[in-house]
Amino acid sequence: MEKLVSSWFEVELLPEPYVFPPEKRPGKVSFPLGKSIPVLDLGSSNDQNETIQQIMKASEEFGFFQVINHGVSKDLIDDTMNVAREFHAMPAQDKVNECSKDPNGSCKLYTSSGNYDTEEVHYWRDCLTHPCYSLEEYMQFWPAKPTKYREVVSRYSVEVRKLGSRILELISEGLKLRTSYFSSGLNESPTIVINHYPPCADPTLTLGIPKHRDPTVITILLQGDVHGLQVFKDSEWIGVEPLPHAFVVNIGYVLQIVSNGKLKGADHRVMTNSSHARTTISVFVHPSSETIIEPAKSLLNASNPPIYRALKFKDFQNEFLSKAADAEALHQFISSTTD
Ligand SMILES: O=C(O)CCC(=O)C(=O)O
Ligand SMILES: [Fe+2]
Repeated sequence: MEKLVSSWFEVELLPEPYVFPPEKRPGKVSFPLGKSIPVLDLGSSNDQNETIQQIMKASEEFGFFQVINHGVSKDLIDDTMNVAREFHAMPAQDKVNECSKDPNGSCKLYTSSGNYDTEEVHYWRDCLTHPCYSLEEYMQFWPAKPTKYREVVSRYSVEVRKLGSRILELISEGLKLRTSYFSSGLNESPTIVINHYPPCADPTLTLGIPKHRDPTVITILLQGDVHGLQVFKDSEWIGVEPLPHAFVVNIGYVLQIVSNGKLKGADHRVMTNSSHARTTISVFVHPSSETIIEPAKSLLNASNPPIYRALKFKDFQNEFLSKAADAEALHQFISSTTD
């Protein structure tokens, strides 16, 4: 597993396969915060209707927002970030061993995009990912080192999943769907994604993750205290400011499809930096593989015909894995028309 960036990142020159083609290079390394993404207070004293309006506005304009006073304890957030950092700091062989417990491969450790042997350019990141629901089914395959990993990450998954359900209830009301619209198959298979981006000799030439949209209903990200995430809005990249203990929420392809395009998945990317390692923890709110993803029927009428076709989530996901870098091809695949 010497390919893991964390095993060799202290090189002085960026290896050639990590250098992006000029048009995809980030170039400047600043994080313009001019049009920062909305920060929403989910504290209980706030008016629920107003919160719904704020979420809808942020989701339509940016596809991204941050939430504070969200109910997940600061101690749990700190403990989870610490255990995630400790995992990526372990020797490579230990990491590989800890991710090899499931013969079906539900727990994965990979570097770059996961398609290392076939991709054109490598990304400056290592990634640990595994399902986080149900705990009974999957926790036995999670890393058992660091020793606190399972205890801390299981509590974190339960809390963040609750937060995700709450946000999705608010979004269902905002879309005028029944409140429980997302509470069965559509949020049944959440996955934890723990990315690690070591310091990088030349952040102008490479990326932790290039421009993409998530294959999720929503993504709930803990980005810690190091800059790196950027959102593409009005033809420019804007930085998402790290706020202590806040979660960054973004709309994924599945919600774009369910809302028939009213809410759009937002394009984003991850920059590296030369001085600080960056570890982030996402919960990908995913449908189960057999769930049908399609525009909600109650939203459709003669003036709002379906612009996306119905698909099993697993078929969408397979296409996403092979076409994530080709947004136009993926768009064709999910569209209701084939022109
Ligand atoms: O690490 C981040 O800030 C974002 C990660 C991300 O976009 C992803 O895992 O899809
Ligand atoms: Fe993403």
